[in-house]
Amino acid sequence: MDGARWQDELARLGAAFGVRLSGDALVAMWRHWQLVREATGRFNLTAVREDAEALVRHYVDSLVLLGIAGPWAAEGLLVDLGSGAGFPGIPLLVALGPGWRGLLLESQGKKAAFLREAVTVLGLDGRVIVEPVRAEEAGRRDSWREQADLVVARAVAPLNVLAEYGLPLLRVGGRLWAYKGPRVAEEWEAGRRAATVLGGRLVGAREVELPGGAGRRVLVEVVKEEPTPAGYPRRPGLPARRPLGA
Ligand SMILES: C[S@@+](CC[C@H](N)C(=O)[O-])C[C@H]1O[C@@H](n2cnc3c(N)ncnc32)[C@H](O)[C@@H]1O
Repeated sequence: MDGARWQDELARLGAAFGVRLSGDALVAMWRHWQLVREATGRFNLTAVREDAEALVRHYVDSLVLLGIAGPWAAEGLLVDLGSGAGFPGIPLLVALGPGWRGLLLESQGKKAAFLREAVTVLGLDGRVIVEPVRAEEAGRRDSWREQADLVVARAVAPLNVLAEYGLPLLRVGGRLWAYKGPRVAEEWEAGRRAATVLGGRLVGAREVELPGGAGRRVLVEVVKEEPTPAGYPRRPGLPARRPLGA
């Protein structure tokens, strides 16, 4: 698929989900996909190879949140936990516009290096920071703790573990959106208990059918209602080994 057609198709599908994308945003997403596709030949960043499949499974999927939630403020801080090749963080930041700053957390060094390169090529240097650290470490640093307006994560961990990764980073009033699948019901109770311990509350879930048979996305909303107690997140690895609320 050529770049112009890919961008037209992304604009059309975005609009169908209530997401309006500027010309600059569409160009940036196409460039990002070129970088991902090229890097995938060198190491394993994504299983997706085809332009059309990436358009839906990576870009539309990342962006549907903007259509189902909001209204979105003109500025804020977004954290993407376990960003991998940059999903959903990079499409969201590009679409939200220059008022939004970003923190992409990715514990694997190679992927973090890719993200840094992508941020530079896309001209996002001034507003997006890549930290090659685990979410548990970032959540204990004063510079990032209780700062974010929005935390997102796709394909990283069960809800209760995500709650411990994400809630410490959110300011009171901020929201964690977990990109989940139809089986999230199995994670619900443990996630709810964990969120409560961490100053959060599971608000609910929104379901979206992705186009082209790409499956159903379930977006789970967690709101931060009180500061997270000082002992959380626990040391790296512990949230996944001894999950809260299990
Ligand atoms: C399956 S990949 C998903 C990547 C991307 N979110 C996506 O949906 O395409 C999960 C990523 O999360 C990262 N990860 C897992 N646990 C993490 C943690 N505690 N802190 C930071 N990154 C983490 C892994 O290194 C991996 O790149």
